[in-house]
Amino acid sequence: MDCVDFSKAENFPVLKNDLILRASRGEKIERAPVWIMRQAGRYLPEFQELRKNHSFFEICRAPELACALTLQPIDRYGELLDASIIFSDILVIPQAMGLEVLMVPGKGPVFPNPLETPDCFTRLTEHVDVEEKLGYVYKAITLTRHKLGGRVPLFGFIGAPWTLMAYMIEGGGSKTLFKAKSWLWKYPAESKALLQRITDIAIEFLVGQVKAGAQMLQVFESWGGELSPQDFKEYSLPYIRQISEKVKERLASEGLEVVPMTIFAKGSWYALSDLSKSNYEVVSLDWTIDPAYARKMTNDTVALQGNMDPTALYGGKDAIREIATKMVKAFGKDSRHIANLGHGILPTVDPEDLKVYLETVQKVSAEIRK
Ligand SMILES: Cc1c2[nH]c(c1CCC(=O)O)Cc1[nH]c(c(CCC(=O)O)c1C)Cc1[nH]c(c(CCC(=O)O)c1C)Cc1[nH]c(c(C)c1CCC(=O)O)C2
Repeated sequence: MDCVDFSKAENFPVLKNDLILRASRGEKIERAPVWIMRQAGRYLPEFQELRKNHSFFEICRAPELACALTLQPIDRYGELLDASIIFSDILVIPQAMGLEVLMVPGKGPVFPNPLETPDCFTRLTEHVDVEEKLGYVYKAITLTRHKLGGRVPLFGFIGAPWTLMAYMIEGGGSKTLFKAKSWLWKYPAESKALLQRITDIAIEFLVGQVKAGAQMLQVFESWGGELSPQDFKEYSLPYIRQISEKVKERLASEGLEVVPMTIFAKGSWYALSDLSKSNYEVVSLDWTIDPAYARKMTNDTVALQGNMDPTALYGGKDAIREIATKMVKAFGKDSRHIANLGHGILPTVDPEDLKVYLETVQKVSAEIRK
């Protein structure tokens, strides 16, 4: 009998469903692949069950638990999902840099001691050993690749530098981001120094995730839409570009597979053209963007991901079918389309309603390609 060591990133099971990889690369697809941001999350009773006994970051740091949660939606929905995403969080990078982050139920992430002024840089670790600090994510990825049995590809991910900087200064969620944004006006040079520090770690971390077994990568710029187009060009885009360019260079030079990358800059509709020229194969859209507009602005050079309004999953099964059908048709049959929601699934959605969405997308996107 073969003895595969599940702790090693080798002898992974053969991939049986490569639809999302083909869509990302602009190859022919028989239907749109579909997955859901936050698919391993609180809307699933099996998630709530496991979460009862463990804190959020305890799960992130325990590869067996992170793997179990990653597999929950894949086990539940079977062939209705075309990708998995490792259970973790974008805030593990600020933690690796030396900041404490708590996940408070009902409130979300909280930094007890956020950065107040650039003087606080003394509290950040000077040289972060990414392997030592975040090796638990690598272990979770490797284990999950084995346990997936090749059913679907596995995404690794990070938060983009501006979004992480904003959390590190705001200390949690915020309506206006006035603390983080005031840094851009008061301390532009120090802001860029911080963004660069995060970028360097992000590059290292993404390369490590691929080494561990990640087959696609997504970069979440969740607070992109809080920046003006001008400020986005100055404080977000250059770092997003460095990440894709350097990750791909590093992967190629280390003889690793140069995996497809997705950028999701929520709210940054004005940046679609720039994002399509940033060395990402996939540009992810929130629900406020019309697919035809996105196709035009990206000049048909990238695959588009998205973008049903997550709250449409509260509309009842008939409405879900109708809205999902319209969305799939709006992306069109010839375009490279990866179906998803326009942001993460909300915690109180009925898992059976999500099933209707997944079924509709698969059915309609196959029909229009016949
Ligand atoms: C901004 C952001 C965060 N984390 C993430 C983002 C970017 C995406 C986005 O814009 O939503 C990304 C993320 N967070 C999580 C994943 C895991 C994989 C997956 O998508 O299934 C991913 C990819 C798990 C999670 N991350 C979190 C949960 C819920 C935590 C819990 O169980 O209490 C999960 C499953 C918590 C989290 N983590 C974060 C917030 C703001 C919150 C609380 C908000 C909320 O309650 O939804 C930071």
